[in-house]
Amino acid sequence: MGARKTTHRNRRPHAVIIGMMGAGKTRVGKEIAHMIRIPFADADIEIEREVGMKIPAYFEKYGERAFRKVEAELIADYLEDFEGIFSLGGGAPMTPSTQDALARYIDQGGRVVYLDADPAEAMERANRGGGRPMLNGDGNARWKKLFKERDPVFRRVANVHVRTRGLTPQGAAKKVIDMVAERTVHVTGAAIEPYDVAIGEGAMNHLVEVLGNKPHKIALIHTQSVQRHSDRARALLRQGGYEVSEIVIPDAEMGKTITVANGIWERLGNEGFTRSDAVVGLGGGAATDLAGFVAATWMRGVRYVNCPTSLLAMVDASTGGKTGINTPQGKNLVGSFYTPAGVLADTKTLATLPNDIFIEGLGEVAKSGFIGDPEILTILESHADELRGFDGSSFLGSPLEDVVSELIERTVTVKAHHVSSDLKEKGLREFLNYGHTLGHAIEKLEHFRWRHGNAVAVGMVYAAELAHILGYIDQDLVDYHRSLLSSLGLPTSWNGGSFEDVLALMHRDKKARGNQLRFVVLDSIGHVVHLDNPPVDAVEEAFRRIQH
Ligand SMILES: NC(=O)c1ccc[n+]([C@@H]2O[C@H](COP(=O)([O-])OP(=O)(O)OC[C@H]3O[C@@H](n4cnc5c(N)ncnc54)[C@H](O)[C@@H]3O)[C@@H](O)[C@H]2O)c1
Ligand SMILES: O=C(O)C(=O)C[C@@H](O)[C@H](O)[C@H](O)COP(=O)(O)O
Repeated sequence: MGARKTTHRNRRPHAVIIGMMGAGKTRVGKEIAHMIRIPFADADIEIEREVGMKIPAYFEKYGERAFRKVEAELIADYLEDFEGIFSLGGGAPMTPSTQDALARYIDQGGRVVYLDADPAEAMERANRGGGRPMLNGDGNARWKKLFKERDPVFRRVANVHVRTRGLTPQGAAKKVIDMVAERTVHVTGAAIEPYDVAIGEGAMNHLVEVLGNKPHKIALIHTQSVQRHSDRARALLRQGGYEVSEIVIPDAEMGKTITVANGIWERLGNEGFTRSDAVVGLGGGAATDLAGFVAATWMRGVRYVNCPTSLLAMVDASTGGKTGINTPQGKNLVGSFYTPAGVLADTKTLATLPNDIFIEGLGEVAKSGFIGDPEILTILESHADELRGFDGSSFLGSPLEDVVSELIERTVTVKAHHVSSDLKEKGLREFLNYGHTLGHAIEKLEHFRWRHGNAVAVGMVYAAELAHILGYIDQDLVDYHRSLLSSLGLPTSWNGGSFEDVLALMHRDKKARGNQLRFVVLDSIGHVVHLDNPPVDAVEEAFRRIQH
């Protein structure tokens, strides 16, 4: 029967499309299948083939109940044994057994796409040509009634919601393809209002959905270097009906200052931002840290969404709610724990990311591998050459994009795990600071000319040396730090300052307690321990070993 086969049991649709009659499920479904070169099946056509008659005739002869039974059985079979794009009839998701089958399919990683079209267009298309028993009589009134019943069910049973208003069938198909390929990490925990990190090409399209309908004004905070991406965000925000105040901040660490924050508070005040308005932070980690800090402090906290555009911001800075600014005394010394409403890591933005800034981000990726997910290290090792050679202009659609998306998903998952039970960093979350005790000191002593991820890379080698000197790990693991990080193009040594200067800054690290230094070190890959008040000669000897 059709494309259905019954021999292999581990097959399942690439995506299942549901939606109202006339939404374009068949047209868009065929387009998607054509674009990604996989089969397409339409449940209604397969039913007609199976029962040997047209659906209106079947309805007339046996009634809706009999039709729904045949339909549910056929859908259950296809969900277990069809590899392609599968579109369902408009009423199919209303059958409880089909809802259960779709839930099982989603549990196994499936994507049920609600194709949400413009109602006027869908109604017009559905009534065109007749042949729809559910619309007999006053077609428009019937469609509207069905929409009222079905829309809440579609929203509940689908895990991908695609609005197609204003899009051509090709445009809608491309949107579905991007959204189906998207990865999501859910961040939750006792003190956290849950939110999602969406990762993929087109993730920024969720902006309006995540901001919701309460805000009227949006402060879109970004640096000049990502103007092209903020133009896109601004267009999406305006389409969503918000009033947008674009706020361009100085680049990188120059943006993470009290002067910049104060300038933004003044603007928000002058422009009448209220507590129901919101902030969008778009850019590298410095921009998202600053935007989050402004959101946390304006009127004691307004909604904010991060749109990270550097690898480092995607894997680390944009998630977890650490917001803040630097002071003349050191890195991130002022700030607050303030959770975003959502994070949209749109991989399209990586197309403009310079190679050195991409590589820097790999420092935090490797950190997550060392502290929590050894598979990350395996992926980094296997793709070191391609990662080191990252070129934004040929990145989108390349095999590397999938590798990078997986690294982002895994790294964010490690972060979400540490944040979920310890938002305010009382213990477990400190493990995310692996490599940062020395790393932040280097950044400060280099007047922030050293990039954060590079400083953290050296800081991890330092932490590994310290752990080795104190007997936590063997020399092989120290050597592995050096070989992996340098294979990615990251630095593993530093000779830009004295031990006395470094020590003084490490005493100002937020993990320090009183006069006691506090590090996090590995005792094996994936297992981190606190190291309180280590002997100063070990601290100095480890420093000597990371110098040239
Ligand atoms: N809050 C947290 O949990 C957390 C975690 C890790 C790092 N951080 C902070 O993040 C910052 C480092 O982030 P970063 O590495 O992204 O540095 P960054 O923000 O300084 O960005 C690096 C440079 O790349 C540019 N850039 C970013 N995206 C671009 C794009 N798509 N195309 C072209 N240029 C682009 C930026 O404008 C900047 O010039 C540090 O301040 C660090 O302390 C915070
Ligand atoms: O989220 C955390 O917790 C981290 O420590 C993540 C770090 O990678 C990040 O650099 C963070 O900004 C460091 O914060 P700080 O508290 O050491 O300033």
